[in-house]
Amino acid sequence: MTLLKQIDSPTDLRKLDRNQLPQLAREIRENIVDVVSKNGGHLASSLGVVELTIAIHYVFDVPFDKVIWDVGHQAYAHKLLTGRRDAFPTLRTRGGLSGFPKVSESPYDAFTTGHSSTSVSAGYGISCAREIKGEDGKIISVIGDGSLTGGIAYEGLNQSGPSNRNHLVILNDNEMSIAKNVGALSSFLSRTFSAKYLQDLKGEFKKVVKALPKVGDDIYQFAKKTEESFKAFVTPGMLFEAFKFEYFGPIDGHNLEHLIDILENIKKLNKPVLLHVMSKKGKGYAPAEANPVYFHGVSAFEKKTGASMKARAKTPSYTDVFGQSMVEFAKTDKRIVAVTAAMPEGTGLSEFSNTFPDRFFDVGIAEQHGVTFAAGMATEGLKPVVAIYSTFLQRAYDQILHDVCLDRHPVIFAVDRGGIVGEDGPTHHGLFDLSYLRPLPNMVIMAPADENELRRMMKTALDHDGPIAIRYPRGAGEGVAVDKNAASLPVGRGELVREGSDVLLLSIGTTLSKCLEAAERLSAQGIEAAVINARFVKPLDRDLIVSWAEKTGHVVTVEEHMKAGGFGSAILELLASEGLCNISTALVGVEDHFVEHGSRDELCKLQGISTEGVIKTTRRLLGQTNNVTTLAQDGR
Ligand SMILES: Cc1ncc(C[n+]2csc(CCOP(=O)(O)OP(=O)(O)O)c2C)c(N)n1
Ligand SMILES: CC(=O)[C@@H](O)[C@H](O)COP(=O)(O)O
Ligand SMILES: [Mg+2]
Repeated sequence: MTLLKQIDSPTDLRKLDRNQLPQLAREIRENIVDVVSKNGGHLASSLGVVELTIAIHYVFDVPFDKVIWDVGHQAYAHKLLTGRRDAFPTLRTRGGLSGFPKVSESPYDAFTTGHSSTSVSAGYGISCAREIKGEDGKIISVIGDGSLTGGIAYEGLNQSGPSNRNHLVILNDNEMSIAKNVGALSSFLSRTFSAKYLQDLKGEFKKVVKALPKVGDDIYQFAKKTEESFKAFVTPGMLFEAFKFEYFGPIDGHNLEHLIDILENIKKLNKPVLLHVMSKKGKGYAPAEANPVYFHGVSAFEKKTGASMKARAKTPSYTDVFGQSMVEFAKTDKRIVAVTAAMPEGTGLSEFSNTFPDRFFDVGIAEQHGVTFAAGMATEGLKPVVAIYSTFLQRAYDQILHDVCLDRHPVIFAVDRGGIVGEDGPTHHGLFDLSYLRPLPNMVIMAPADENELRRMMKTALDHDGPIAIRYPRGAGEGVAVDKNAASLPVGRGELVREGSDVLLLSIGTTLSKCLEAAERLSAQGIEAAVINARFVKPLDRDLIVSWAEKTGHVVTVEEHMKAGGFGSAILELLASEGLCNISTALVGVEDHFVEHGSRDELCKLQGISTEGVIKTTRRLLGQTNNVTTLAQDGR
């Protein structure tokens, strides 16, 4: 029997001898590689914290003690050690384990995560609550060096440190975000403090002190004190000690003996402590160690070689078309600059960054800063293109409103992963963007029906003088050829794609193909549906939509988005403002609930955002079904 098989909870782990733990670490790694090679997932980050996870559960008593995994993409070993070993093969599949810590999944998950940099604030909140309730327990926030580029982490440190509460922050530093980590912090953390380097600096320092004018005892006292704490001044500890955390490290994140010893000592300290751990992303699996960027989040692969098992995509993704078009447009339009928040690969900007390094800005996990930074560049006549996933752009709402829209700065938002993203689940679906962007004055919102339209919308955005967003989904395009010379689109104009007299199907974005298929099948059932590709959520093509709504008398709106506040809501507002309340309407979209994880296709079908779902909703609207299911149940 393997060691992992004996562990149903951390209590079983604590029964093992220390010398058995390296074997356990090997088994955990094998298990993770095995499952992720089939299901896909966040491999490199999880492999990098196997020893740290064992040490935490060996020393602390979770769930009495609490551990909060920042982002949570590295929590696979934690899942294996906390009663989820047998369910682990279901990772990221529908109905199976989530790819992230999830409070509803396990009492060992103290806080649901997925978006980065929240662990310090949440941990501090828990430590305060414990104190108010008169309860003990160590609260542990585990945060990566990439996540430490997010401003909220400092807001948490700033409050937690001076409070002197029992809060342990473990900085897992692998010198990587998804890509290479960026900014002053990363170079500060990764400075190598060789003895010679310290000695040289110390020599320099002494020279400076000697050269200072002797104005009394004070300068001597000051200089002496400073020299004594010289090490603290030039090590990463300086930063955290300024936040009033006692700093330990850096220590080797793969040395179980050291990790356990230091955690046992830290356990006795009832105050804010920061432990700096150095680890290697992908540790123990050669392909992931060699290519941690690729193996950060990976689809199914061959275990032996690490080669991808994903069928080669027949068509480029929307992200590919965006990235390629950016490079092409930027060759002739010198105003274009690109901004990403730690996702150069994910947003398709890698080639742009290589071709135009001076016009490419990775701001780190700092969506708020990225948007305001872009607004600043726009004030000087540049055309910033801010490429951020829909779900992460939620972070920058006030910046979009206050710093971009208020003064109508021409910032282009490339809102990638709009819609259901699939296996990452509710923390990552981009289902709210239309609702949160729509109320903002001056904002134009587009969503392409296919990849050629994406290209045209990019041109439209570059020609437009004001804030403008293009929202497109994760994954492969429709297989439509991209015409590099295609013209831009008139702002606020949709297109009638199919005529029909019985009902109007109003589509936004990539649901168009589903609507067209539904229209064909409805026609075979004797229902003639007109289909409009709205293209713009804001401004809406009032004349086109109203005239066809009046002609047919029945409207079904279709979007891969929440119903609340989205495209369908915009159409209801339009019809109401035109006094057309006699037109019967139905909305296809997501009801008022979070969508769980699973494949994109199966989740879309479950939400009724499918050809079948459109047909059912249309038939019911027209009274052509005996089906008494409610709208919410429809298609699910
Ligand atoms: C707000 C937000 N922006 C972007 C991301 C995407 N993202 C997930 S993990 C990650 C890198 C995190 O780096 P680090 O914390 O160092 O963890 P590592 O993967 O190196 O273990 C990024 C950018 C996110 N989850 N949340
Ligand atoms: C953990 C995280 O937030 C990212 O790694 C995210 O999972 C990337 O998503 P994509 O796979 O869609 O790029
Ligand atoms: Mg990292």
